[in-house]
Amino acid sequence: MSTSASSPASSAVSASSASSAGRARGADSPVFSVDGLWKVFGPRPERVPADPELTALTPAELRSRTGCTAAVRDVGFDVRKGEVFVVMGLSGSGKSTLVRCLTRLIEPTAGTIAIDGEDVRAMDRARLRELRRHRAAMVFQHFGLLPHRSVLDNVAYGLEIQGVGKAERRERAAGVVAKVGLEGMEHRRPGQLSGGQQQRVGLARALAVDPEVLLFDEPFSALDPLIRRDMQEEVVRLHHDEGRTMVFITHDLNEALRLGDRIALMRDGRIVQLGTPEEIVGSPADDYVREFVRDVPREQVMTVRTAMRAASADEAARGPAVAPETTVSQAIEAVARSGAPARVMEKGRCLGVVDSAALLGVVAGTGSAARGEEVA
Ligand SMILES: Nc1ncnc2c1ncn2[C@@H]1O[C@H](COP(=O)(O)OP(=O)(O)OP(=O)(O)O)[C@@H](O)[C@H]1O
Repeated sequence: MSTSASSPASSAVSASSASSAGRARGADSPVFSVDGLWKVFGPRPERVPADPELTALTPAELRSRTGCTAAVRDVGFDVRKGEVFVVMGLSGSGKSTLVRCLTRLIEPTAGTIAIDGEDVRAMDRARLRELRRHRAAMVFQHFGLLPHRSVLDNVAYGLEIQGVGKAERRERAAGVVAKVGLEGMEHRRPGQLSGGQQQRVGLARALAVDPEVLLFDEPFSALDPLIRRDMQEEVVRLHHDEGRTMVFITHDLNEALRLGDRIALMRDGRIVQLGTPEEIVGSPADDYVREFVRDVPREQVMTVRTAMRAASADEAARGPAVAPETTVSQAIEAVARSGAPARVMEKGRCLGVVDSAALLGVVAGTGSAARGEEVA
């Protein structure tokens, strides 16, 4: 049995701007399905997950008793079709190991992994190659570009490996180059590009093979903040346009909140909380998560769906209308402008109202909204 943390309120709305595309396309069938996953480094690793005495040890005790490091400890989750699934945690928490296990770039020690219902651990080498080339493409922090090839040929490289003919792969590559904003640079070499532009080439190369899911391993952490922001917006835009499933590793909370439909927060190889940005910020599962999200501007993450209360008949009939996904910060503007509580409207129905007291309660971190309790 997996002990992964799954939030009870997982149907709550994400504050992420990427979430609507995700949900619109998001039939609930998972792309990846992971259960009871372990990755243990060290001597005779398979004994660790199988021995309750060893699994009960702290990471330091386990290391001194066995010489082993459990980089991933009994983790389970689904990645749903069309969502941006963020794996977040401090350095050494197990993010890279976990995501590399999904396509067996690292061999798991125990547990199950399925992609579209197919058992990844049972795949032979040919099937695995196919998985990595066609179905789950990885974008790394170090772009791994070929220095003597042009931008266009770097982007076409994955298609070349797939055996696509030259004319077709150049045409497809040119389309993707334009999509990531590199038009006009097709014939440059990677050395003639900035770091941000090189990362765009890496992204384009992964996109060119049209994979079902894109796996990002801290792709933007080497970029300066402005370019990083640019690239994050690029990812959100791509996600909106294409609804492609993405798994995104980061140690940056703001990046996680900006991009994630759902976030798995890792600590010492375990998922300590899995939920929407709003759930993680509004209802931290424990003190560790609470400390992690302490400085997040709550009003930019929490939505009026969480902050609202039931409306009286009079309130339901007037006042500015806002959608349930509206952030508290946006609603403050609407309420300040009209001077009346805002009605939270969905398909012509008034779900509730938010007044200035409730909105301020979220900002101040007090009241039911601040605790992430939804109105029935
Ligand atoms: N090949 C290996 N052999 C032994 N231990 C390893 C190996 N790879 C990773 N580890 C250990 O596993 C743990 C998780 O590492 P991992 O790289 O997955 O963390 P991470 O969260 O991705 O960190 P970072 O953000 O620094 O990349 C760490 O304690 C690391 O030292």
